Amino acid sequence: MIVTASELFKVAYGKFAVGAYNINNMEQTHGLFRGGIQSQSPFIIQISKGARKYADKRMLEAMIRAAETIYPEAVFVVHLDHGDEETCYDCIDSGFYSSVMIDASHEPFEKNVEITRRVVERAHAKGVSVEAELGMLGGVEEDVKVEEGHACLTDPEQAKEFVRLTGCDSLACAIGTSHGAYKFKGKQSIRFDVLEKIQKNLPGFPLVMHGSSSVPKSEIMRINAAGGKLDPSACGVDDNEYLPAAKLGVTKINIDTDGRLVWTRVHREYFRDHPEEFDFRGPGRVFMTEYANFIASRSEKLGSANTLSEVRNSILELRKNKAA
Ligand SMILES: O=C(CO)COP(=O)(O)O
Ligand SMILES: O=C[C@H](O)COP(=O)(O)O
Ligand SMILES: [Zn+2]
Ligand SMILES: [Zn+2]
Repeated sequence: MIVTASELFKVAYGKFAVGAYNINNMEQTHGLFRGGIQSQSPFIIQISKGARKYADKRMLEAMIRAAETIYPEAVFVVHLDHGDEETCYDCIDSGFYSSVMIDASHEPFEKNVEITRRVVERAHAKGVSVEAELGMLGGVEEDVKVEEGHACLTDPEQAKEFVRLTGCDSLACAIGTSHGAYKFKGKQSIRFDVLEKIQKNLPGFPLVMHGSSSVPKSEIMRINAAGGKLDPSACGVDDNEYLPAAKLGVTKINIDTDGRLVWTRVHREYFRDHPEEFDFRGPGRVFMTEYANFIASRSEKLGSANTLSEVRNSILELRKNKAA
């Protein structure tokens, strides 16, 4: 069942967060759906501009529609990750996406408001949810690289004003995390002090945390032991901080890098251990199982495990009340 982010966040708010995972191919799609069901958790499928180009947007849509019939129990959002205005309109008009992110956070405040406002109008006319962004994460994001020192945390006062002016449904905040495998130096972690202030200014309003991969040391070590050359200083978010963030209003937690690490580890180890092999279905099968297990482990950390029937029933109830 495809649901909007707003529907899902109404059920999740303050209790748990929902994992948002980027998909680019068939193996990730199977793994994600299996992991969601295995852990009895809803999930958010994220499609980036890069993924739409890599796989072709029509291939991604067909694959997800197929997965919907293969795994009828799944409850999920189809979401555009880091969209520009044009891509948002393409997704809204497709009738397939139930949520889009307009990321105009690299623009000055007024321009960000203006662009987001336009997207919200077009999206809401079609019942599509809108995530917007204020503040700038460090690291690489789509084709934009934010240099160290240029990242800026979300201003809690501006956040309130931004939501009021734009009418967006959720807000991606920069609270210390960054995209990719090299997030923190030393002991730094999520800026809970900033998050608390944002929640105080926007009580009940769904917040989104990008750059939330945990980058397990064990994955980095296994990849390197199997021929990889990842910087051993790679470091991510402490996954024990997901649930405390959820209690402070974070309803969506974006995880992409960790899935790439699972893929890389599985394939490197597989070909190291089976040097005679050239059938890609061997590692593909292992990856689907490992990715499903990984997703299930995230559901546990996010607090979304075993919420599936409650989420489905609550959303069906919401829809019934809305129609009445
Ligand atoms: O925020 C993300 C996608 O929008 C992904 O973040 P990671 O790089 O931490 O997985
Ligand atoms: O924030 C970016 C996501 O990790 C998606 O990455 P991508 O643009 O390489 O598909
Ligand atoms: Zn951004
Ligand atoms: Zn992101």
